[in-house]
Amino acid sequence: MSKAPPLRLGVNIDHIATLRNARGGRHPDPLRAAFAAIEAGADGITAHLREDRRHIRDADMQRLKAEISKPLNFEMAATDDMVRIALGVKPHAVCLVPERREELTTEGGLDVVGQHNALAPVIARFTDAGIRTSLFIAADPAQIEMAARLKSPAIEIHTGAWCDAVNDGDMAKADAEWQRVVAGAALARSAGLEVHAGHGLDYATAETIAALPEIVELNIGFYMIGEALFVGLGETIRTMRAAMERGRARAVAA
Ligand SMILES: CC(=O)[C@@H](O)[C@H](O)COP(=O)(O)O
Ligand SMILES: NCC(=O)COP(=O)(O)O
Repeated sequence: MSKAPPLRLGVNIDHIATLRNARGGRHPDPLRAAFAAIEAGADGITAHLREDRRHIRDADMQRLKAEISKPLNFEMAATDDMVRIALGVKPHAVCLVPERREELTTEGGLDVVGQHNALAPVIARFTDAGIRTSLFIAADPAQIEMAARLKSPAIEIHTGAWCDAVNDGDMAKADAEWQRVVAGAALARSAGLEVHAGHGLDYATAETIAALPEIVELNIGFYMIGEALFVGLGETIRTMRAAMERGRARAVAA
């Protein structure tokens, strides 16, 4: 038995941009939120440039890359246009996600099994450019095994179904989804993938998942931006980090 590796917190600032865009001006500025998040202890900044530009915009990505002192994780659909933009921005990492214009948020994981022929050259292009790819997938063994075969350096397990079940109080479903996350994290790590997780996490679910030693990064946004309205972004991030540290203290690496 040994100590679990450190757990990074990537703060997703998309919904600062949602608020900014509501009035069409510059306030609140996602870059200012990124600075505040880093000041409060974020290990990186995550932002999702959607095809419909509903929140983060191209100029936000350029400014984030130019100005922040921590790694930028660029979430995107694997389209030709978006690959071109990301290669121009040169973030530390990209996370390839599925996208549908009509969805309220990212509803499911990327179908890596169905799209492996299209994804392979995209991952290779980012690897050649020195950009780490992560695939945002459900904790499904077939998807995880394909991510490893595609030589993606990392995956991000979509925790939305688990978090939704917890929030709905459907404990049978929550337990089943949690077991999938636990098994998926172990399988991914044993297949050589770096394992991240995110979507819908709050203080309680982040504390729970932090106990999985295979997971080295959590990306969290919506809940924290909502909490920040009441207690401020710095206080929210410090509370989240404390929750993650409590959970991590229970983790024991094999
Ligand atoms: C892929 C993902 O989980 C994040 O991008 C997060 O969902 C925030 O963006 P949306 O709310 O627009 O999906
Ligand atoms: N990839 C997940 C992410 O970046 C944040 O998701 P959420 O906390 O905004 O649901």
